[in-house]
Amino acid sequence: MFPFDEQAIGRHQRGEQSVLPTTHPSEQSAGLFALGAPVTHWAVKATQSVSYEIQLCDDVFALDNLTLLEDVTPAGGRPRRLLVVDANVDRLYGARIRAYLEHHDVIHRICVIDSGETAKAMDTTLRIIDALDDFGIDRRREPVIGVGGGVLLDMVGFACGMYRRATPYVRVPTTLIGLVDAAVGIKTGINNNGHKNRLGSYFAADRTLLDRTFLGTLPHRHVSNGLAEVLKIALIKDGRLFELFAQHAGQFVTTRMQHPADAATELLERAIQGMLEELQPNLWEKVLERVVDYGHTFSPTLEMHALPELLHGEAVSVDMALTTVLAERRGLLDAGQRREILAVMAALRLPTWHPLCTPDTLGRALRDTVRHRDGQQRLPLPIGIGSATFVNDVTDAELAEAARALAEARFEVTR
Ligand SMILES: NC(=O)c1ccc[n+]([C@@H]2O[C@H](COP(=O)([O-])OP(=O)(O)OC[C@H]3O[C@@H](n4cnc5c(N)ncnc54)[C@H](O)[C@@H]3O)[C@@H](O)[C@H]2O)c1
Ligand SMILES: O=C(CO)[C@@H](O)[C@H](O)[C@H](O)[C@H](O)COP(=O)(O)O
Ligand SMILES: [Zn+2]
Repeated sequence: MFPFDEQAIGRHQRGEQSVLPTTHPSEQSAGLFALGAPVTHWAVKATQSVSYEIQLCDDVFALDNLTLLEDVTPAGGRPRRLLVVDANVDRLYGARIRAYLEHHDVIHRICVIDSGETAKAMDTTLRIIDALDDFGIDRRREPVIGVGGGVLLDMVGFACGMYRRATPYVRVPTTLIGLVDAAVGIKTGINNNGHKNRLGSYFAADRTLLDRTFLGTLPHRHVSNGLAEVLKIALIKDGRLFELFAQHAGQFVTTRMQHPADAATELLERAIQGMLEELQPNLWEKVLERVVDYGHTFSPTLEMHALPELLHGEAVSVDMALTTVLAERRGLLDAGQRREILAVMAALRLPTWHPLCTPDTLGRALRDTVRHRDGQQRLPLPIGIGSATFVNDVTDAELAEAARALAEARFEVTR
């Protein structure tokens, strides 16, 4: 006779998840077992919902801006917060951040970490975890606040996802890649053994506050770097976004997305909207045909092999230039469109070629990506400008031909 758990009945009656012995077939669902019958297996099925907010919030550390502290529970006494802040951001904004926290009487500690792709590793992540230990964070009511670019936010998310198996965190992205991509989804991660984002998790931040004022100090190269991820969205799903690039690419970079103001705002909103349209229905990447993988077939290997020379968005740009030529040679877009795309990349001061684009490296990159995509290439290619298809039959010879054609076109741009 199987032991009967009275508490389980109570939990079940209260609608809590539990696996119950059932006495009537109608109550039996997959995996539950009838009383008395021999038990050979259980199949547990539970769903977890994820919801998080992303909101524009300019000047987040202005003394009169309470958005960041909205999650403070008054009953909890003086709020406590651990902040993890990018070293360059701390140099530029640290005094302001500290003044804000002191003004609002927040007990706080600031863990300052170097970012940049070479710092995106387990040792830096473990430093964040040490800071969580030292601060003595409460498990649920003291969300960690990450302030930095995509590297920092990927590590903060990874650390918080591991700490006590899930410690809430809030993201304040300070780079363009952070604003339009890294702080929009739920992926976290670090590089490991020379592989890009090889260790990571799907762990949503509670909130993301998008403060465009941080772009005012972002080096132009990093503005271009972020615009590569926006160009990705334009090429695979948003022709209007591409029009904005065709009209204003150079100005977006030189003014750090300040001018033309309306076009810059439209671009940011369309980029985030486009990303979320793709991410929300497939947040855990159950389906591996992902148009937002565009530009990320060869770039992970290129980025890691060129480290630290190629920024993430720059490697994505080289990947998109190569696959644009590949698409043209397959008749998916015409020579005029290829010229337009590569001209926008040049106007954005993005590379469209790298010496690492050799048949050997590209072949190796593709094979690693095939493993990442569970055995198939699932390679997004643009159809014209603004939509995409997936292919699984790119050969090494075709790759070599496309790379040769791109190299000959001398689209390399010197910054
Ligand atoms: N999780 C995701 O879904 C996702 C999506 C896209 C990209 N990413 C990751 O994002 C990373 C790239 O992000 P990134 O380009 O922001 O890198 P980053 O975090 O290294 O920041 C770039 C540089 O800008 C500096 N910086 C940051 N904010 C600044 C500011 N306001 N003013 C002046 N300098 C500032 C940083 O110190 C750093 O030197 C890659 O590792 C990529 O894998 C993740
Ligand atoms: O770089 C990232 C995510 O890391 C995004 O810009 C990109 O659109 C996609 O998420 C790609 O799938 C690359 O993601 P990843 O699996 O390499 O982390
Ligand atoms: Zn990316």
